[in-house]
Amino acid sequence: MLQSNQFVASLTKLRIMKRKTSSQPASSTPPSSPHQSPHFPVKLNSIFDSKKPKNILKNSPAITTKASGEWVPLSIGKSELYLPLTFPTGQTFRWKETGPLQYTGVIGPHLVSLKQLENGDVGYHFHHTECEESARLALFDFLNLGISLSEIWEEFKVSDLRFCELASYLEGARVLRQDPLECLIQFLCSSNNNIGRITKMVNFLSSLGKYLGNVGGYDFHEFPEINRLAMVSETELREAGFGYRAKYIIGTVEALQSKPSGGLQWLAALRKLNLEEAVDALASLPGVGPKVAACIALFSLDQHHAIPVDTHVWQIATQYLIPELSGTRFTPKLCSRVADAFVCKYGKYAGWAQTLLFIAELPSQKAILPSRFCDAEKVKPAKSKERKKGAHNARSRSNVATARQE
Ligand SMILES: Nc1nc2[nH]c(O)nc2c(=O)[nH]1
Repeated sequence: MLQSNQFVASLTKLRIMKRKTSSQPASSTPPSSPHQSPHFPVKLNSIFDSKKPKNILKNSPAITTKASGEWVPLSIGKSELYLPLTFPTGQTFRWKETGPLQYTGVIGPHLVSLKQLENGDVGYHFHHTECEESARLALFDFLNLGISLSEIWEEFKVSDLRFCELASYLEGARVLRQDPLECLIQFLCSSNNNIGRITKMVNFLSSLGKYLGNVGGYDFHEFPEINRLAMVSETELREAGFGYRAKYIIGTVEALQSKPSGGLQWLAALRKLNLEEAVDALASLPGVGPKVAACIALFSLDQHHAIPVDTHVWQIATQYLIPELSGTRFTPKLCSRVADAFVCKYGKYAGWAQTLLFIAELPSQKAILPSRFCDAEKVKPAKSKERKKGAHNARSRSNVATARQE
């Protein structure tokens, strides 16, 4: 059994390891058929006194034990990780649903499937890796398993009755710890875009990386290195449907290449900064506005109180956190008001609370939640112009992944 201190030490080692290249691509091993997702969802400090949640792997008994089938259990349970609320809900666009309650994706050079097992636990299976031990550590790191979701949520539930009720329907909506480069490029694609197009763009860029294998009819690739991304022209990106985002990808890749320490190192160093510094650094990159920066900070830079704010999050905030601003038109300047309200209410892990509230607003979840949770879309605009905009936003919720203010 891997002890938590060994785990943390190994993770630290792993985080400073350079990306390795791996050899043979995988054939489509596990139990999966081509399976298109029925969910097509989607789409800012001083009050930090809450204690650090426990490492949920501490008592995990089965990390290195093979499951009876081909799934190795993580031994964490649905309340820590529920895959359909974590993977297809706007944090990453690189994972595919490759079977019932099964998602497949690439972490560094490792191709892995995850499956929600019948007992609620999550099992994993590596299709392609050169080193099972680094693959496992990379997986635990990616899943942010050093943080107990249920422990964080217990605190949220005490301070917020509505959160408490929602949590009972949406348990296991975990925040991932993605590779910063992958996260940056994905969220550049996501700005003012819909899921279908974001996924196509992300697939296009991913396909430039080393091929790792096919699972469930989907091809999987390592994410391309910065120098490979730099070989793509703006014209190629435009032809691939990137629109105006093409110049942002090109500009950002160039900016990363020009960093004296190298783009990857520069991005990795953002994990050591405070939130404001990290967001300011990200915002120096072409195409990165406040919402994109907050998404990258939350989903890849350990900035657990980063709050992505768009019109939808504005609606939630004005309804439940800052009712005194209800009916006010949302402007980017108000982002920090919203972020402060979230941090005030939920503390150090406010971004994890925002994630649950964001997911609860996705059409795929609204369809399942009791109707009393559908209130945030009832906009209370003062002027008729506002009203029209509110109606448009509610309609476009299924399409728009990130805010228009970017
Ligand atoms: N948890 C969140 N995920 C997101 N994805 C996306 O595009 N926006 C958001 C967000 O605000 N929160």
